[in-house]
Amino acid sequence: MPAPHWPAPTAAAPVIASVRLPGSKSVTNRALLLAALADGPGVVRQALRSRDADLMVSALRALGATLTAVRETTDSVDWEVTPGPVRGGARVDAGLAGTVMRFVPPMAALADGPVFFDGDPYARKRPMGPILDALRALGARIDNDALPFTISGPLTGGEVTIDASGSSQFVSGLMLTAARFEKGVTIRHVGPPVPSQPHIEMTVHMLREAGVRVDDAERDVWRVEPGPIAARDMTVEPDLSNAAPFLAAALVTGGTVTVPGWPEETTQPGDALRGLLTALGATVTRDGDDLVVTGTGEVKGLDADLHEVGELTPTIAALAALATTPSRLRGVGHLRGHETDRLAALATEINSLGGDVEETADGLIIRPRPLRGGVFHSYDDHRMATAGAVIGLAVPGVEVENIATTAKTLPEFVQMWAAMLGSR
Ligand SMILES: O=C(O)C1=C[C@@H](OP(=O)(O)O)[C@@H](O)[C@H](O)C1
Ligand SMILES: C=C(OP(=O)(O)O)C(=O)O
Repeated sequence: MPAPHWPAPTAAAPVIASVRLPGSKSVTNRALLLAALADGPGVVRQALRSRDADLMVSALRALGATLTAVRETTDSVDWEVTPGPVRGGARVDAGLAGTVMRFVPPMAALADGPVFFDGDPYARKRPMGPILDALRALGARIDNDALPFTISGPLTGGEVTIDASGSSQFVSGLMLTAARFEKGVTIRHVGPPVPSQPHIEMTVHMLREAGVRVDDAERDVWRVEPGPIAARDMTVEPDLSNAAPFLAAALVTGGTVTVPGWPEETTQPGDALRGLLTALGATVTRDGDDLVVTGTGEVKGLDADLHEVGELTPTIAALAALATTPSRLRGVGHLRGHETDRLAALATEINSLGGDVEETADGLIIRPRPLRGGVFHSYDDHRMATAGAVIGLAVPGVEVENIATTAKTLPEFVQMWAAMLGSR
C-alpha cells in the first residue's frame, strides 16, 4: 500500500532556525569513485548517506573496491576506500541517480569482463546516448543506447566528440575515469551550450586535487592526461543545493535561516543561491562560516537564466509561485531529462494548486495567483518533493505525495523540516 501523503506544515510564524546540511551528493559520489580508482587506500570524510550515495557505494563494491565505514552518524559516514582491480561480471543498479548512471560506466569499461547496468523504470528514459556513443568511440562495446545495457572493455581512450548539451554529467563521467585510460581522453563538445558548468569545474578541481593533469583552457574542450589518481584523505562539503528549500523558508515566512559551514570558495552550484535569493527579495549575509538569509515575508519575482544551476530550479519555481510579481526562468530545457521532466512537473503541480505557470521551450513563466491546498505530486523527484514543502509553508492543505523520495539526497528531510519549524 502506498504511504499516505505528507501534510506539508504551514508556518505559523517567521522561521528562525539554524540548519546544518549533510554532505554534497555531487562531491560525495565523485570522491568515492576517485578513491576507488586511486593508487592506494584513501578516506572520504563526512560523505553523504543517501540513496544516490548508497548506490554509488554498492556499484564500487560490485566493481571490486573495498569500502569500510569507519565513523557513522544518521546522515554522514567516513569511508575508508581500498581500490582493487576493476572486476567484471558485476551488476550495477543506478536507481535514478545521474551520477551513478553517467559516472560509473567509464570505470566499468576498465573491468576484466562485461558489466550490466540498470536502474529504476524512469531511469531508462534519462538521456545516456551521448556518453555511451563516446565510450564506444573510445573502444568499449555497449549493447543499448539507454539503460539497461551491458558494457565491455577494453578501452584505450583518445579523442572523442560529444554533444553534452543534454547533461554536463556526460563530460564529468568521461573525465573522472579518463586518467586510467591508456591514452587519457580529449573531449570536444559540439552542440548547444553544455549546462551546469560549475559541476564540470567541480570535476576538474577534484581531479587536479588528486594529482591528475587536466587542460580545460579551451572552451568546450577538456584533456585529461593518463596517469595515477592520488589516494587522498578528504572531507566532503555540506550540500548547498539541498540548503535551498530551508533558505527558501526564510523568504516565505519573513524569518531568518542560517546554514553553518558554508564554504568560502566552492564549485557547488548551490553557492548561486546567494545571488538568486537576494534577487527574490532576501538579505543574504555571511557571519563567519555561516550563511544567513533573512526574508521580509514578501517574495519578489525574478527573471533568471538557470542554465548553470539547473538543479536549483524546483526551489526557485516554488518561491516564484508565491511571489507578488511575475517570474521567468530560462535556460533549463535540459531539466526535461532530470529525475522527471521537471518543467512539465512544476507547471502541472503548481497549476493544480491554482497557480499560473506556463512552460516554454527552455523554462517557465510563473505569474502570481493565490494558491490553494491539494496534492503535490513528486514524480519520484526529491527536488519536486521539497518544492511542495516550500509552497506548503504558505498555503494550508498542501499534501506532498511520496515525500520519502527525498531520501535520494536527503533522507532526514522530514525531521530537519520539522526541527526548523519547531526551533523558535
Ligand atoms: O555532476 C553532477 O553532480 C550533477 C550535474 C548536474 O547535472 P545536469 O548537467 O544533467 O543538469 C546536476 O543537475 C545534477 O544534480 C548533479
Ligand atoms: C538532476 C539531479 O540529479 P542526478 O544526479 O540524478 O542527475 C538533481 O539532484 O537535481
